[in-house]
Amino acid sequence: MNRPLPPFRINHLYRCITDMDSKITRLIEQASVIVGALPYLQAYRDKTFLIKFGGSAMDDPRLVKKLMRDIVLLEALGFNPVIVHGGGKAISKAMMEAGLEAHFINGLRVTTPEAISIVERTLSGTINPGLVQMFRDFGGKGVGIPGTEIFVGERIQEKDEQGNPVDIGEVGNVIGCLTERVTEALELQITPIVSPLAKELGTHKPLNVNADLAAAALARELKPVKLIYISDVPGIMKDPSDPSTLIKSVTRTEALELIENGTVSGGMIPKIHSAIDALNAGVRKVHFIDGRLPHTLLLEIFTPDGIGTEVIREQR
Ligand SMILES: Nc1ncnc2c1ncn2[C@@H]1O[C@H](COP(=O)(O)OP(=O)(O)O)[C@@H](O)[C@H]1O
Ligand SMILES: CC(=O)N[C@@H](CCC(=O)OP(=O)(O)O)C(=O)O
Repeated sequence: MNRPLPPFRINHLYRCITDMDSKITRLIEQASVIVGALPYLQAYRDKTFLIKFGGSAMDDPRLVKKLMRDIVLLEALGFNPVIVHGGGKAISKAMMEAGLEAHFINGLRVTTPEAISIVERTLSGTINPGLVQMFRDFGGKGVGIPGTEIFVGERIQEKDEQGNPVDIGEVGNVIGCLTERVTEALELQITPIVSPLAKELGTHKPLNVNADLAAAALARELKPVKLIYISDVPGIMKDPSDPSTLIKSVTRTEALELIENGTVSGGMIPKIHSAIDALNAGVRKVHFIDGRLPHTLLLEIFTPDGIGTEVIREQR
């Protein structure tokens, strides 16, 4: 006849079963998260996502690594991510170290002949190879492409607050895009990582291009399903100092009004202009999301409402 188990053995057995139960429950939860991704995988496999990764969101190396890992995941899932990166903060730091002061007009850096070599060195010598390395460390097939191999530029003349033209130096607008290197990489399931520099039409000299404008120029050609700007704010806010004033969705017209009425300033101005530019060229949706949030990109792509601000063409 079986003798009853002593109480301590029953407790132990019970604990083992509940531990196993909670482990299985956790695994089941993980499996349902993966299954939840199914509609997005079906919708977005083989689709291009243009990701503009701003220098403002590059402060924390751990977050940068996490973001690169998430983009490697997109690549592994069969999406076609393309990264255009910035590096404004790092450029300003390098200029300061060289004894040069940073000046911006309407969000664009005044770039003297002395400054352009610092811009090039920072973008092509430090930031671009750094991101490519991180990408590869996670098993991704990233390739660095200097913007000068893609973008053809023309010098821009900006206007000061009184409307007078001002020369901002070696700064360009993108007037042409040679996308072969990008499309060739995408065909091989390799993720292009592009720096924001252009080759000046005629002289072939490098021009400093605002990374938001470079991303929009590439978006005009590639027509991604989404153009996503990753920066250091939750999105466009009515009051930039108060995250609770985040605007979830704006149309092109409303976004322009935000510039005109002064709600938006500094680096957010070229971001909005370039978003509108991309929408005008046929990109369906542009998003502004917060790079300080872990898995920010996945939250945008794999959730029904997304995060941050979306800029859309027409009234909802
Ligand atoms: N209304 C606004 N909502 C959100 N951010 C704004 C707004 N107006 C100005 N900004 C500024 O725009 C900045 C983002 O632009 P920028 O510094 O150029 O970033 P990035 O390096 O990502 O391109 C934010 O850090 C914020 O200070
Ligand atoms: C002309 C111009 O302003 N070029 C930018 C290029 C880098 C950039 O745009 O970086 P973020 O995306 O981090 O702002 C600059 O020199 O800062």
